[in-house]
Amino acid sequence: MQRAPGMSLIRKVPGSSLWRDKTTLTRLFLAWSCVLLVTYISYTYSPKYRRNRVELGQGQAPRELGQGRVMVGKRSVLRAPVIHNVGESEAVLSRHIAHRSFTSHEAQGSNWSSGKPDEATVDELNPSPQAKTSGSLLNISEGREPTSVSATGRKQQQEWGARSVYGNLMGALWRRLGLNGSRETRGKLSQAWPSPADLWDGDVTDTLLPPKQGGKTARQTQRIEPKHPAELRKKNRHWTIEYAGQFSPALFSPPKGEYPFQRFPKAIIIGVGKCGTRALIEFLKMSPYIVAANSELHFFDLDVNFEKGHDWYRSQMPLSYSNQITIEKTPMYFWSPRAVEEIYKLNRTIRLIVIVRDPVTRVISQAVRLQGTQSDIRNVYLSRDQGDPRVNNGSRTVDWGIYVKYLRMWLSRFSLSQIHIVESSDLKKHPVQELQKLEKFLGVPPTLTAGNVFLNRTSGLYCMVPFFPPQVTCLPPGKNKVHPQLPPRDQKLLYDFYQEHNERLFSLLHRRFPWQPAH
Ligand SMILES: Nc1ncnc2c1ncn2[C@@H]1O[C@H](COP(=O)(O)OS(=O)(=O)O)[C@@H](OP(=O)(O)O)[C@H]1O
Repeated sequence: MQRAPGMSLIRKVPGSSLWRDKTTLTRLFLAWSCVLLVTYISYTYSPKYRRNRVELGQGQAPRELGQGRVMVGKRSVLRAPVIHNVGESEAVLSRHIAHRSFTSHEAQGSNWSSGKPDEATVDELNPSPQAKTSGSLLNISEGREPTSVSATGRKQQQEWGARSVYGNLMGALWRRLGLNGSRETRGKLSQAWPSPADLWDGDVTDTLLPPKQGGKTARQTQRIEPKHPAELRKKNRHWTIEYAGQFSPALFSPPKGEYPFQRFPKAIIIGVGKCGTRALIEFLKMSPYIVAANSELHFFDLDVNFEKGHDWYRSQMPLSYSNQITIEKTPMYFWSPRAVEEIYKLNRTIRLIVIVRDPVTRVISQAVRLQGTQSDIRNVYLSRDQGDPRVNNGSRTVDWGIYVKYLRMWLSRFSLSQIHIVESSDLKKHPVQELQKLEKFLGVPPTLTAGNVFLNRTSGLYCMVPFFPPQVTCLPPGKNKVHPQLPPRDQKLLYDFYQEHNERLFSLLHRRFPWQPAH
């Protein structure tokens, strides 16, 4: 069609004047894009923002949140040491974490977000008296939004208010457009950075603070070769994380986009030694929601370990996701007054698991391990100083069977509802029922069923059938020693000795156990 001279090249669009001219529309679009781009760059790379921003990364401990901006879920709302508390009544930053300062430089080198940093931080708590009274802390209890902010916190909020609102708006916009920085980075990193299984290697916290390379963090450029699960298994690490991806999604799946890291235990098997603590923890570990330290850590009872500090303690824990709970077992804690105090200081809402056994059988079990022969065994529990033999109540092995005495010590700090008692023969005979009760007590989804145990008719003990790898796994035979037949007189002496203490225990627990001599 011939265009008349002077006719505009722009096609006239009927209706609003804004839409009439395509050029105006293009200009507007370009200008808006520029604004968005500049905003995005300033939002993401602003030195002030980055300096103050601490996101918790894969396996990374919130070493010093006090000066950082903490990501709570998708929001980066507060800059004070905010811990979003899940399950605990208090959320405060411990001195032992704070003393290892986390510089802004380090923070920048690790500013990629774990899926749920708010939950991830929960375990890092150690309410020290100092931390509790310091005015800059914000306590958030379970499921609640921040309600009170200290003077410092408020000032920081004011200072940050505009940025937060603005940041949140922009963040929401970018997310909607699928351009969200951290999510995008997360997506890329999940391909380039090690899978959870790879993290078994070495000290997780340190490997996750890689040196800078050419302005980019090593994290963004370095590729760690995946390791074959068999190779990882050789390292004797717990496989729950290693195989986390192998569980049927109906059974367990790690929270999306989240990377695991080491957390303080949320539950501890504190005892009682020689009552089946190893069997108990091994059974519990079958739940994909429970991860456990591999060995007895003896952190709270032994000076040599306690002096290594809480960082060391946490570094002994396996990696976990926020929907898993970490447990540890050290039977010596049951008899340790310091363990009571220190565990209370670490987490006063921790769950404690105690497995008890007929104290006479327990004493023999320990004596067998100490001495090995029947004649020697008698020296462990009998005193023949004057006249007739009697139970040696000065012996630690004997004393440790007075459960009520030690349980009262724990009850001076913890409530009975925090302590779950398992009776050893119940675990031996009905492991599934006991495990299901424990899953309930620990608040993890019920997954363990009769399919997870297998009766070994030779030993008379149940073995484990984990979900993955689904192989029958039994405890080493050394864990089930044959006890020598006790002379009836010794047996009577021991039962008489413990009877009074057992009765006190039963009335404390409102529960009786069938502990009596075998006929
Ligand atoms: N499934 C199951 N249920 C309950 N008890 C079991 C189970 N398997 C082993 N055992 C018995 O546990 C005893 C060892 O206890 P611990 O594992 O607590 O010992 S230790 O304190 O860790 O050394 C040890 O007792 P003794 O054989 O009498 O020494 C085991 O027989």
